[in-house]
Amino acid sequence: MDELYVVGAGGIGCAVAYALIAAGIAPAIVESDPRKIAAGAKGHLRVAGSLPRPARFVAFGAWQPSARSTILLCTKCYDNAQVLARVPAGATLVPIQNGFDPGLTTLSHEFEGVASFVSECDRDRPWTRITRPGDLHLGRRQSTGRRETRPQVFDALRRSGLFRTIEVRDIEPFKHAKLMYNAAISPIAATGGVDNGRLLSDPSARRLFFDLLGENFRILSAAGIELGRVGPLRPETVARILRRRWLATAMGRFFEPSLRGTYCSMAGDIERGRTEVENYNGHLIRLARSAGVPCPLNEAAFDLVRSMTARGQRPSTAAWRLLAAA
Ligand SMILES: NC(=O)C1=CN([C@@H]2O[C@H](COP(=O)(O)OP(=O)(O)OC[C@H]3O[C@@H](n4cnc5c(N)ncnc54)[C@H](OP(=O)(O)O)[C@@H]3O)[C@@H](O)[C@H]2O)C=CC1
Ligand SMILES: CC(C)(CO)C(=O)C(=O)O
Repeated sequence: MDELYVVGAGGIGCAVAYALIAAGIAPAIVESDPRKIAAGAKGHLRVAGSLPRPARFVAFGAWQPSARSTILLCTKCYDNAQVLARVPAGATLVPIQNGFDPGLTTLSHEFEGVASFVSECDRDRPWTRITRPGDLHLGRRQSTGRRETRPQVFDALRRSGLFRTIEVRDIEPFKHAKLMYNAAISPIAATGGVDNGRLLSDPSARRLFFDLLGENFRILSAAGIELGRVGPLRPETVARILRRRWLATAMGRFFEPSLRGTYCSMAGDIERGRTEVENYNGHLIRLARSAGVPCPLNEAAFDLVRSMTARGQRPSTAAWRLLAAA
């Protein structure tokens, strides 16, 4: 295989790189945080519950990919621009990210992935914990109309047992289904400073969560977007359940233990001054406007995250009052 890079040694990048190493392929891990590079060189790459593995780390500043490289892009979307500025024409770029980045879409890269497991990385070292199992969906963006050879690295990911890898014909329905969920979970959990389980156990959070999920489904349907199945239920089934609140609440009790103690990847980003809200709720707002459907909760969530981020405000459940008003 030509040069293979995993860019971003965070929750997703560490899990993906670890899976590749376990499958016998050694990617170079590109990272911008010198603490993570130093800790990785000394203490290996770690996924809690599995053996530490030696890995090769490259500082982003020294990274020079060639046109023959395959690059698994595992940073947050807000860091895409600086990474893309280094990617030469001809390299195979496979983003594994939540949300939609207009800057990335114009590159018309053909392959993409989306993770539905939850992986929480230490801030200063490449040690992660998979706190909720799930899948990695990989596939083509059929909308590009291109037909390049599928990256060989997909086979290695499928061989690894760290998470289940599912290859699909068209990745976009899966990315949009994931957006329906993460654009509901992240703004509520991150502004409230709570774990994902609270969205099902706390009545005020649950009401907001169900309302936002419902609005997200209505926007995606009105925009005529096909949705895949991410997780145990099809999005259409989730929407039907949400229309019967007593049933949604009862099923929420069943799902809550699997979300308890899991974080959302937006957690901490508000205080650090940058979030992916533009790529989540911002994208849904743009779709809603072009489809002519109202999106009051997405607008409120977007404004809340943006204003808290601009002020570096500490998350608090009091912030939800603004969402409840919407
Ligand atoms: N974590 C999860 O459970 C899930 C995450 N996702 C999605 O996956 C994507 C990645 O998220 P996640 O893994 O959580 O992110 P993290 O914040 O955990 O990790 C991103 C890493 O990339 C580093 N980075 C930033 N800029 C660069 C650069 N130019 N070159 C190399 N490394 C860089 C960051 O360093 P620094 O911190 O110093 O900026 C950080 O170490 C996001 O789109 C997220 O929404 C999807 C499903 C679940
Ligand atoms: C866990 C979940 C669904 C929450 O938004 C996620 O994808 C993330 O944290 O990035």
